[in-house]
Amino acid sequence: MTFAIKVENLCKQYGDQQAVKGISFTVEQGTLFAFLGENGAGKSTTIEILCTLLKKSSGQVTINGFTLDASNDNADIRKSIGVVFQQSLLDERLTVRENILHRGKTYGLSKTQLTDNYQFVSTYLHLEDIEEKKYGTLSGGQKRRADIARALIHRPSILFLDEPTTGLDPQTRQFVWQAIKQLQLETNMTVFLTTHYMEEAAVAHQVTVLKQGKIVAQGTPDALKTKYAYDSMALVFQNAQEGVKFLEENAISYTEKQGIYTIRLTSTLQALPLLKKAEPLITSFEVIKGSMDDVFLHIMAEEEVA
Ligand SMILES: Nc1ncnc2c1ncn2[C@@H]1O[C@H](COP(=O)(O)OP(=O)(O)OP(=O)(O)O)[C@@H](O)[C@H]1O
Repeated sequence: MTFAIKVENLCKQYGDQQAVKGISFTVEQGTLFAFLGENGAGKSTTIEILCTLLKKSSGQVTINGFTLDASNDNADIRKSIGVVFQQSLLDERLTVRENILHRGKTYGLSKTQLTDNYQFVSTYLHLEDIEEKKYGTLSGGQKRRADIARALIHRPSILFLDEPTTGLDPQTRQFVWQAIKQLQLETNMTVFLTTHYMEEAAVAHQVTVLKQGKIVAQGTPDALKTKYAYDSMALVFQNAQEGVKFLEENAISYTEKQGIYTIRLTSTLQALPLLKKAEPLITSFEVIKGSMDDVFLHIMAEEEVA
């Protein structure tokens, strides 16, 4: 297994406050890694350290085989990564194309490399309709596409994205997210992402959850769902009294809210025999898959970390 990122016992102290408290994790090359946590958990601090923008207090970080070294500018790491932060770095007065080409030149790309790489980013980020527009005149979603394109112009092998879709309307969010996913899958790029949208985390290869500067859960979305979420079925009975009698006779525990009876399942398949039995009594039902939202809420509701 080849690791794109390896973090061991990373700590960051701001004055008296310990924002990151000895975290360790690895990110396999060519995977989508989701880094989750509530506000103030330490996500941005960690991502800024990995991107060489902030000095760590202690711990070991290896990016693309290069060791992060507080005593130099980590140029090898910088060349091998692309970064998109929440605040844009593009020049409002330049067009999207000018901005991106200018960025490419700072990496010393040849004319041919610049043309080829521009073509590459343009295809994935759908720049055709915005490339001649001034960055300052673009909508939020268009800006995001340009920001990501700028981060990719030197064809890095790791892309860091800090909440790439926050603040976008659902349709634009979907569009930007599709572009990220397609890029990751088709080019085998490593994508390190922080997000508050659980449907984005649900398609990651690996999820790590941070709370108060410590890792409180990690695993694949499926493994986390198995541990922290559960499937359920909601039933509406023709006659509530008969419904309750049915549930009690079959020793099925339930909760009830506004005439909807919810049963916890061990898997969605468990719904089938139950539905067969309950069919004459019910007017409607819904089988609900455990989600990453449940995982996140469950982890966050657990008591304070030590
Ligand atoms: N420059 C700084 N000086 C002092 N404290 C800081 C600084 N930057 C962050 N912190 C503190 O460190 C903790 C972690 O902040 P950080 O921004 O890394 O969290 P986050 O998980 O990225 O939150 P969000 O989701 O809101 O972006 C917070 O308590 C924050 O107040």
